[in-house]
Amino acid sequence: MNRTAMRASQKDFENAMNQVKLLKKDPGNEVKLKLYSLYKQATEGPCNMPKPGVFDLINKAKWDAWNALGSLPKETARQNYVDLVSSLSSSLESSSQVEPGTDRKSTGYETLMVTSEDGITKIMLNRPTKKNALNVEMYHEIMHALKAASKDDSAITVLTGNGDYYSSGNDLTNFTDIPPGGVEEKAKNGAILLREFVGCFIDFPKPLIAVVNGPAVGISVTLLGLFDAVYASDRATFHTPFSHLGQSPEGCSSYTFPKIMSPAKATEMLVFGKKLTAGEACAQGLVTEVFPDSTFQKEVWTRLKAFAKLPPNAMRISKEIIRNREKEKLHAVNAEECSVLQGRWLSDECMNAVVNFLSRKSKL
Ligand SMILES: CCCCCCCCCC/C=C/CC(=O)SCCNC(=O)CCNC(=O)[C@H](O)C(C)(C)COP(=O)(O)OP(=O)(O)OC[C@H]1O[C@@H](n2cnc3c(N)ncnc32)[C@H](O)[C@@H]1OP(=O)(O)O
Repeated sequence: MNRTAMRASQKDFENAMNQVKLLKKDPGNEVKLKLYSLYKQATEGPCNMPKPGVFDLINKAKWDAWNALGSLPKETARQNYVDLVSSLSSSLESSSQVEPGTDRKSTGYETLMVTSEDGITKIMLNRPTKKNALNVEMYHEIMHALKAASKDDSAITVLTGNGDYYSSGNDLTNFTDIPPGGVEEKAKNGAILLREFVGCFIDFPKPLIAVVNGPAVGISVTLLGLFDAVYASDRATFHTPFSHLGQSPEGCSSYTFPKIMSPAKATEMLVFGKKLTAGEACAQGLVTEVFPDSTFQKEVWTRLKAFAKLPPNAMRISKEIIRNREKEKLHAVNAEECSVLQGRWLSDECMNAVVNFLSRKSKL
């Protein structure tokens, strides 16, 4: 259908806005700026904001994009927005048709390396230059990889990191690109994403093992409470600087950590941000076993290959009986943590901490 000859109605416009939220793949900053500027032009007309300062990079880019639309009529902007979303949806749909459903191969991922051999599906976080920080795309890809692994013919699934870090946790630049609906909408969408993401770990049906190759921060630590075994290099450290970031615990850690390590030890980690060595984390029960870094990969993979030869159905059923009676509780905890965190993301404490990190004033 040639849409340029048509006029997009308010309903078309609202549908397009909803479609944008459902896009599975990040369309990239350039497209997002275009969407932002067309949205603003369609709803408010020509740019009416004072020009931001040169150091306010994100708002300056947004202002430039909106201002560049000059006196484009609101109706035309609305139509262009609808057309852009429609082209975006179909191009992203057709790319997912190339590698449909759960058959996605390792090469189909931008942020992961996924391989399956010797009865083991290995999901490797693959943003080593960013210390394997989890950006929005990586959250989606991990969910996709877990869903595929739950149905493939491997016996066990392993999560590990590429490079010197296991993961530095949530990518703090996730906070920077604000949608047309503002920070409230961003926080709401973040909470929906987080809930779905953690839910995939709660529901994962096969033995799930973490191979912690180096330091782990934030959500990459809290999730460990949902794994069936955690093997760590003696180079690894475990750190959840939530209070430093004005945030609160996630990954069901407000429930699993006090059970695993006692309420007081959980408080030291989750409230005071105490960093544990691998040995300490093992003594607290968060880590199953620690290996010298020099022999870590060899020893762990030898052990995992032996585990993967065990009868898969027996392992699945045994996991079920160990974990299932907690599942409902874990989903309720997850929902509550996400809702609390949604509020925290809007707090000055959180915003200031993120700005400090991004402007290179602090590391955690
Ligand atoms: C409302 C929005 C919601 C969005 C959706 C989110 C949904 C889920 C949220 C779940 C919440 C989880 C909470 C957490 O995970 S809290 C933990 C967050 N992580 C951190 O605070 C760590 C920050 N990073 C650091 O402190 C340091 O980088 C480091 C890990 C100690 C490593 O220091 P080092 O000196 O060795 O290395 P660099 O700092 O030079 O790092 C190399 C480059 O990598 C970038 N980097 C590293 N970690 C992150 C990160 N977490 N976020 C963004 N970027 C990161 C770093 O900036 C360097 O980049 P550069 O080379 O471009 O400068």
